[in-house]
Amino acid sequence: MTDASADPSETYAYLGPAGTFTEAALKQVPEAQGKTWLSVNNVGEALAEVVAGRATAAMIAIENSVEGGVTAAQDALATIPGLRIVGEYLVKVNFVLVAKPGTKLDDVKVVNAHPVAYAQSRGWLERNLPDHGHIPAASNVYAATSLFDADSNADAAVAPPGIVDQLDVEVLARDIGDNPNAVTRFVLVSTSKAIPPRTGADKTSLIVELPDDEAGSLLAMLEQFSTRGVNLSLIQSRPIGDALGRYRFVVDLEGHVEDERVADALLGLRRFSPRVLFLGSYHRADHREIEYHSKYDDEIFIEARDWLRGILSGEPEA
Ligand SMILES: O=C(O)C(=O)C[C@]1(C(=O)O)C=C[C@@H](O)C=C1
Repeated sequence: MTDASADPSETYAYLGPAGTFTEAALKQVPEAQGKTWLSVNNVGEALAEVVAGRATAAMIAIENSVEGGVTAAQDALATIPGLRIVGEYLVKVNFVLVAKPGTKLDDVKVVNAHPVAYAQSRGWLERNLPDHGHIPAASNVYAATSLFDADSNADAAVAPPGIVDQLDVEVLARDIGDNPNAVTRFVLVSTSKAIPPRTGADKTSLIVELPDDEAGSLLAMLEQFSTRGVNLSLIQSRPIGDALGRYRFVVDLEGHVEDERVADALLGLRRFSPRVLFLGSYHRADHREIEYHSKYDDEIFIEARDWLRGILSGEPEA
């Protein structure tokens, strides 16, 4: 769904419709409040709006504490050129099973659910509805709204608890998520090359490809981080897609590209990797200050560089 009248400098695309967890993430972005919000049907559409310049930024789910990386989002960021992550947001997720009024749990044979939501409530569904079928939905809210479609084959939907304020549905079961502490991580994506300022509580996202058929190249990649005291918060392999056995790595690391230890690790990576895609440095949603050993302080890297510069320029050694 696109709104041709939306002002491009003021538009934020998100997986809708209103009531999704993605919308809850967008509510956390101060600069998006009072602007045009564009509800779209999937991550690809949200990013396409940004690339085409019809949206300033898109909010997309990127990782879930139960299900792991949202692969559609990771693959889109790896393949669509020119995108940058400019912010990170966390939303606690939990789910209810809803149906049209009058439906009993025993009547439920087919369940509508977004694939990521389905994966997070699979345990409950298998225990309580062992024979159910699953119809994938574009979002958690669409899962519930489509129960009312004339051609719908589903009897119930997995949806956010707030759905009861939007639709005339009955809650058949609450808290059906398999993990009561489930959290989804969202990122705000734009084409702006301006890197958000370093705060000391930052994260950097990369896509890294490794040289073909070279023993130890994965270890060599990890060494770039470990020898500079850079901690990784996510590493996931994704197929490049052009041939069997070819993978790229999605990497999130603790720190900002302006941190000397991070910049040095990126230079190390760039020297041996055929492709390093910088997806952005941005403030961590949990605001946690990055801890690292003082031997990786900026000053240590700067002193070492000055020392070498001195040698090259013929200065007497101290
Ligand atoms: O934003 C929503 O409500 C969605 O339907 C999307 C989405 C996702 O893509 O991961 C968001 C959070 C939940 O983890 C499950 C689904």
